[in-house]
Amino acid sequence: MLREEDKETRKKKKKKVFTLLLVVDDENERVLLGEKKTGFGKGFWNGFGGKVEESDPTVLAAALRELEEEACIQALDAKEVGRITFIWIDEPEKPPWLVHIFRADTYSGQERETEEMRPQWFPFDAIPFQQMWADDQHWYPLVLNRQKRKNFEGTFNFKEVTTLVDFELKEVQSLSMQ
Ligand SMILES: COc1nc(N)nc2c1ncn2[C@H]1C[C@H](O)[C@@H](COP(=O)(O)OP(=O)(O)OP(=O)(O)O)O1
Repeated sequence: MLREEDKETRKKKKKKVFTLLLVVDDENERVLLGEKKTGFGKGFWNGFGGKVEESDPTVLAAALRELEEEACIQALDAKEVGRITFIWIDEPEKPPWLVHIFRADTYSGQERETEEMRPQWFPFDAIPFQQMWADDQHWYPLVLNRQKRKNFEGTFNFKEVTTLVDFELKEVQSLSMQ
């Protein structure tokens, strides 16, 4: 277990940056997820996303690129709604991961299975959290219920790759500078 001061030190280390985008159909109360077919998180349902590459002009551009690569659709109104830091507490050499979370309500194109992801719509009340990363059940409600229009920031500490040890999560008016 990391002591509080160690957690603070780890949080300040240079982070590896990722995106994660959820496509939401509010009218039909459903969200588009993809079953990851390869690599990190294989077998889990997740939003669409990946590493921010040096060639991506912005983090938003990276999020749109990943959605198109993984589900073959183009988000038209993606907006960043949250930022989560993942810390791998039993892997001291591994940098924290900063994941920028986006929500999109409209898109063009037709979602299609790709080499990386198998897309499927899930009703808000039937999201398969038992086959998802353990953090998701804590912050998905903040993305899906946007009535308060607040953003969120959090830190989730994992060990043995998939075991959630503890976390902090808060709603914020605006996302902090990173
Ligand atoms: C640890 O908990 C996590 N929870 C959730 N919901 N999502 C996570 C977690 N850890 C990572 N992720 C997300 C962040 C990214 O969207 C993907 C991982 O990206 P990936 O490794 O697939 O990145 P790519 O650039 O696509 O990689 P390759 O080109 O090497 O396939 O998971």
